[in-house]
Amino acid sequence: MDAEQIAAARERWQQRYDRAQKRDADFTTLSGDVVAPAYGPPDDAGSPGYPGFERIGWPGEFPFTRGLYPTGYRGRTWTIRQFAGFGNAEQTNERYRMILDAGGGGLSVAFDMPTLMGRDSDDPRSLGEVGHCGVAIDSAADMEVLFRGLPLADVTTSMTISGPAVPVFCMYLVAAERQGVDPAVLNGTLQTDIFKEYIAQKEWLFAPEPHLRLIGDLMAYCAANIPAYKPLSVSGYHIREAGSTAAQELAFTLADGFAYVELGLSRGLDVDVFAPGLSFFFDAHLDFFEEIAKFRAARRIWARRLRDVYGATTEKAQWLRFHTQTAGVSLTAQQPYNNVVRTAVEALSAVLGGTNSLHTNALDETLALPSEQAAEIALRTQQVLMEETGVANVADPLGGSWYVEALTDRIEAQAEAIFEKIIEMGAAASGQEHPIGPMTAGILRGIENGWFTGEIAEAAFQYQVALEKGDKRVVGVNCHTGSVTPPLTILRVSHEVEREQVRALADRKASRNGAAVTAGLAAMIAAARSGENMVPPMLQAVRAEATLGEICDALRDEWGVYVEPAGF
Ligand SMILES: C[C@H](C(=O)O)C(=O)SCCNC(=O)CCNC(=O)[C@H](O)C(C)(C)COP(=O)(O)OP(=O)(O)OC[C@H]1O[C@@H](n2cnc3c(N)ncnc32)[C@H](O)[C@@H]1OP(=O)(O)O
Repeated sequence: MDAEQIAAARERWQQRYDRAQKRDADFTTLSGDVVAPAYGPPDDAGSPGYPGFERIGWPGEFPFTRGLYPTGYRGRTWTIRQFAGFGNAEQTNERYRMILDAGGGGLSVAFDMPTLMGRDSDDPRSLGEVGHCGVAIDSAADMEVLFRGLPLADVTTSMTISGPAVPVFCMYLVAAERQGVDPAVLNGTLQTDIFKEYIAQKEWLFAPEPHLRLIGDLMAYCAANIPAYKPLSVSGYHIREAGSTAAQELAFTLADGFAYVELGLSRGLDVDVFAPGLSFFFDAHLDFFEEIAKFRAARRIWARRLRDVYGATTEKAQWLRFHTQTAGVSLTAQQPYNNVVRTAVEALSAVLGGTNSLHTNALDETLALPSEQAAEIALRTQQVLMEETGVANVADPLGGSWYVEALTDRIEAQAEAIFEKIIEMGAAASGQEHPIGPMTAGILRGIENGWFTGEIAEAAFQYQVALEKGDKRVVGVNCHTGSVTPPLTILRVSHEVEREQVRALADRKASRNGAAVTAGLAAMIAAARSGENMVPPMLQAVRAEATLGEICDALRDEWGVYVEPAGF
């Protein structure tokens, strides 16, 4: 771009900035100097211009490298969204109140392992796991207690659940109905992303195809009935935590996102209507600049492909909105107080990369679920960044840094090369067009032949070798190991929670209308066979207090379970 074009772009951005709503806040440095809302290259007549500036641009303009909004965080700060859940619905409800009272901006539900696997608390396979890594939810009644006193119309809630995402979503809708809230007004996020389960986290219920069928139904249902709700949070977090590089995290996740776009299109949905319902979830790891570059590249790649390949015409449909969580794997059991520092640095990279929502890990999360005190420090870490450091004053403050721009270009090129590889894998596998789309074909092939897991395992191995050689260093682990830190007091979930949950479930099963449950489940299976949208009959079963295990067992009976092919 020459100086004249840069000046014209600046003028365009300035006009949009002037028209936009801003927070009533102080936008000066600590020394009291006024700062501009965004900075760009010089555009006076004598300046040489900036080749390739159209790839960077101004905040709020295509390809959104510098963020989605002309105002950056001056319009609205990121959402402080702390992932939380343990024990039963009542205990978790209390933690949510603490989070909101302390200034949290949204809720984020962590479910226990039985719930994540679509099993009830009284299932023999659940023994010893109930309420341990998250909250136990067996039926709509638990969901009602989880959100008691928390107005679902006003607070955005994320639910981290993927295998049984749709029945859990139905329980959330029923909890809203029981609060007297019209589900159509709900705003929140459901994780749902099943591809990353096969690629990294390994919590699926069935083979990919029936999961995609359910996800397609969910996308169609939300696009038609709950316009603000985001039914998919396409997740790189688990891929990174399994050991991938930053470029793999970015590329595998965006490829998964493109496959969901193909799914929506294959169902005849309008991309401008359903694409705003796709959001993303990334890891913020320790390499500060690489992470910032990853977030900036993510927005640029997504906007380009959505416009140029999938035909999205509105800004909202081209936007990549994302939540970030600081890297759990970077936390150490040794000298755990240092984790506060790691988390703060990682959170800062997310903010400088323009995250829309953020979870900061607690210092004790490598040992157990966060204690109340550790959860408070984690939340305050975000508030220190937001309120004290001036980072919310200027949009994309690292834009134009030679280093950050070079890293952004590099990670983008690495991701593009991985997309090509995935598409090629799909084409080579079948030799004919896949009914959903070429990216989907490649992902399904890569899952089937273990390519994704192999790539991640190799990256994790290389990092481990570097760590063990001492080329990569971790304070308290392979260097600076002397310490006077006393052991932490950690949160323990009593096994009484499980006994109580099982008792409550037995009472609930005894007092509900069994015929209504049976009819709801039968209607759901009839829809599974006929091809009708499965959300309405599932809702009917959930309203009758069908349990998660009953719904998922009926589906497992219908579709079978999935066993991962062994790979060596
Ligand atoms: C590891 C762990 C595990 O597995 O165990 C996990 O997975 S934990 C996984 C936990 N996952 C999560 O917590 C996922 C969280 N995700 C989300 O909350 C969402 O999907 C999100 C990323 C889109 C963030 O949504 P949000 O509501 O917090 O924030 P948004 O960015 O959408 O902002 C809220 C509204 O404000 C508007 N808004 C925001 N900023 C501005 C601005 N500067 N000027 C004008 N308007 C603005 C937005 O357009 C939106 O309006 P409008 O709505 O009108 O557009």
